Amino acid sequence: MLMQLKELTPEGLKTGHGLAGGDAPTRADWTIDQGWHNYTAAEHAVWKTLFERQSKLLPGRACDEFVAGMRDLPIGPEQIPDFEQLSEVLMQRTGWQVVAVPGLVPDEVFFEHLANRRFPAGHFIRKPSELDYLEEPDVFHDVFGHVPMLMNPAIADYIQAYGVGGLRARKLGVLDKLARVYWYTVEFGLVKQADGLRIYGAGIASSYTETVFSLDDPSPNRIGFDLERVMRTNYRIDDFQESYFVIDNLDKLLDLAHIDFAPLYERIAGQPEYQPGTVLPSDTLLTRGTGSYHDAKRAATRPVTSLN
Ligand SMILES: C[C@H](O)[C@H](O)[C@H]1CNc2nc(N)[nH]c(=O)c2N1
Ligand SMILES: N[C@@H](Cc1ccccc1)C(=O)O
Ligand SMILES: [Fe+2]
Repeated sequence: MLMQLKELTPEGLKTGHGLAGGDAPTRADWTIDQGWHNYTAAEHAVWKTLFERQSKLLPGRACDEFVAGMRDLPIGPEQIPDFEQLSEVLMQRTGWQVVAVPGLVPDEVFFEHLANRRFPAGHFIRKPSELDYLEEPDVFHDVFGHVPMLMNPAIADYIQAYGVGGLRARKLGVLDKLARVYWYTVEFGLVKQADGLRIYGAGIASSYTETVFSLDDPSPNRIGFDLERVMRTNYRIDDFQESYFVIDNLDKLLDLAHIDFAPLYERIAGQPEYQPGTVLPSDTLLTRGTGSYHDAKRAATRPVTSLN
């Protein structure tokens, strides 16, 4: 999703967007009013551009559950969705709500929301000049990418359990390990379907270029999901992923939610981490990537040395 994470300071927020996001949070849980009536025609137009581009691409590429979730929600091309209307439908289906936040919120605030089945969504939308660039999650990523999946009972329970697990992992000092599981599932996960690989990760589903790259490009590895392996694998926040991890079906996520991670955290403590593009002999490979995309980038940024 080409996201460059900003530092979480009240100063950072002041440089933020729109009306409601202009000041440091006043509520302890960092929520703000969505301020739906304050969106300008230009902002709705950015939503429309992104929405139309993405909804043409996703049938046959996003998993069936994503497409069904989108169909049943009050989300369309014409307007940035109203979080209250989304929450009404979500609440009936899976007991989730969407709440507005100014952008990235501190980990414990994020986890506390998820543990209570509230999904914090950025209220602002990216600039028209930066359609494929995100400094922090905006309303298109959070709503278009995540909310359809929250209509699915397995994902709904999984993300709540992740919130509970996040609060616990923070206390144990192992948040980096847990965050990789979220990254390689909720954000960048692929799932097998009868007719081939499909997208369920929101970071892919909200990105035009990564939708194509993750499924069709020869460059990335596509590897069967293995929990311990993923917990040890670094990820990229600034470019397409070098490896995607594939689950057999969405219910497999529920197994993960029920596994006690504490013994795993202990077992992998001090063991080496894997780089994003590494392939291990123990991996179940669906595709061995050529690595060409990231290799070309690395070559382009390498300093030119002498000719010998
Ligand atoms: C580890 C954790 O999942 C991650 O860093 C959190 C932090 N705060 C966030 N805040 C928002 N609004 N959205 C997010 O996805 C996250 N992610
Ligand atoms: N089951 C994990 C928490 C978790 C839930 C869902 C997703 C990822 C992790 C634990 O014991 O900490
Ligand atoms: Fe996200």
